[in-house]
Amino acid sequence: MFSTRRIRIFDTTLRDGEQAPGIDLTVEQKVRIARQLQRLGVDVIEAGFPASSEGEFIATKKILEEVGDSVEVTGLARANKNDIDKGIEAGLSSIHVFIATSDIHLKYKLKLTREQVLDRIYESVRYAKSHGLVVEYSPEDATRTDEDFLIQAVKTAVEAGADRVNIPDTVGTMYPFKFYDLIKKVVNATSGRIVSVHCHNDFGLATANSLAGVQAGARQVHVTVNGIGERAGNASLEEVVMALKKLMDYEVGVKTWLLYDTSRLVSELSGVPVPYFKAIVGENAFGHEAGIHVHGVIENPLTYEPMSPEEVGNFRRLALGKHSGIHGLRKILEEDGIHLDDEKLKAVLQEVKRMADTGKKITAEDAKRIASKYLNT
Ligand SMILES: CC(=O)SCCNC(=O)CCNC(=O)[C@H](O)C(C)(C)COP(=O)(O)OP(=O)(O)OC[C@H]1O[C@@H](n2cnc3c(N)ncnc32)[C@H](O)[C@@H]1OP(=O)(O)O
Ligand SMILES: CC(C)C(=O)C(=O)O
Repeated sequence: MFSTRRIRIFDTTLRDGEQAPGIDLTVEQKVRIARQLQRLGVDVIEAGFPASSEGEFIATKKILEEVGDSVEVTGLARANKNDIDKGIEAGLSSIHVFIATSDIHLKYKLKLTREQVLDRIYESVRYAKSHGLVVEYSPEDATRTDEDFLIQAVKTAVEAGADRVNIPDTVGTMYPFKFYDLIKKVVNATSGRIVSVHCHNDFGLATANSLAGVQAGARQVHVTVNGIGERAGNASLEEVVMALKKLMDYEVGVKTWLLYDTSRLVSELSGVPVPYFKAIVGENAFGHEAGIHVHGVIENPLTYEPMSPEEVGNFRRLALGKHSGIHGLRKILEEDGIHLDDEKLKAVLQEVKRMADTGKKITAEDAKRIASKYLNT
């Protein structure tokens, strides 16, 4: 049994992440990422959508064979027998069944009435349960669904035996206070089932909304590595995990020191670069050039860092430029065995700043070259 402070991490990099245009992973690549996710310590790996292609079906099977003994592996299925059967055929003992509940999806996409959708929820969840599967049900577009109908939908899933109910903010239209209120209502309607949240980043709020969901009682969060996914992406695994742990004092099973390597593996295999300023895993997440900051960080890194780079497997990078100060310059040169008195350091610093003012990017090599002129003077 998990404690009430323990939040489950449901990784959907290999399903919602891979759905993004331009990302098509081979079976081998998906298996490599799944192995890394298992090492990382996520609670659930959504391996893919087995009914969607032969490759997805094989990948799901292989991922199960590789890591299924030590982590829950699930797959996505529409609310129909065929998709659920494909999951069963692939060997899954856990399935993620979804069907939309918002009027716009019912009218234009599914062409079903609300009654018909409730029937589909009940029948599909029941069918999956009758095959002994762990079932998570998602009312797609939940956050644009009439609230009373949403509650009816999740209650129907629970009645049919769903083990977990996931609330997707499918097009990212929530903000934290509103999502908090909604998740509270869902938690109260689901008779103690695990409530999960799945947030998209269309307004840059996926992480914030996920945290609000947890604050309201959700005990599982759907995430993707580097936040890859449909449109502006999904809530990013590294942000959600570190915020839960460092800001909200929740427990997560993730080995945070593997976050950076996981991020780089997914970036390499998906072909999607990690933004320079990306929280936690970006190249600049622990970068400092400003003299006042570098001075603080040299004395005690917590002056300008909210966590240590080692905790997430990232690196501290001290840079030189027109904002540099003497303390940082001294540190960078001394790491290369160059020791200068304060006067000479000031002279080197002036040259560094003059160069940087011309727009040049200053490297440690530039500083060493300038410093060498003052070494024996
Ligand atoms: C929010 C999300 O991320 S949902 C997941 C979205 N992911 C994907 O679509 C990726 C994988 N998808 C695929 O490979 C294909 O779309 C398939 C195999 C699922 C279906 O392909 P096709 O049969 O060619 O249909 P197409 O994708 O054009 O349309 C979807 C069909 O599924 C139906 N459908 C959509 N969602 C659901 C659902 N949750 N439950 C039941 N039926 C659904 C639609 O009404 C439509 O049915 P229709 O063909 O009778 O009109
Ligand atoms: C299938 C569901 C959970 C989904 O991906 C979404 O609504 O974004």
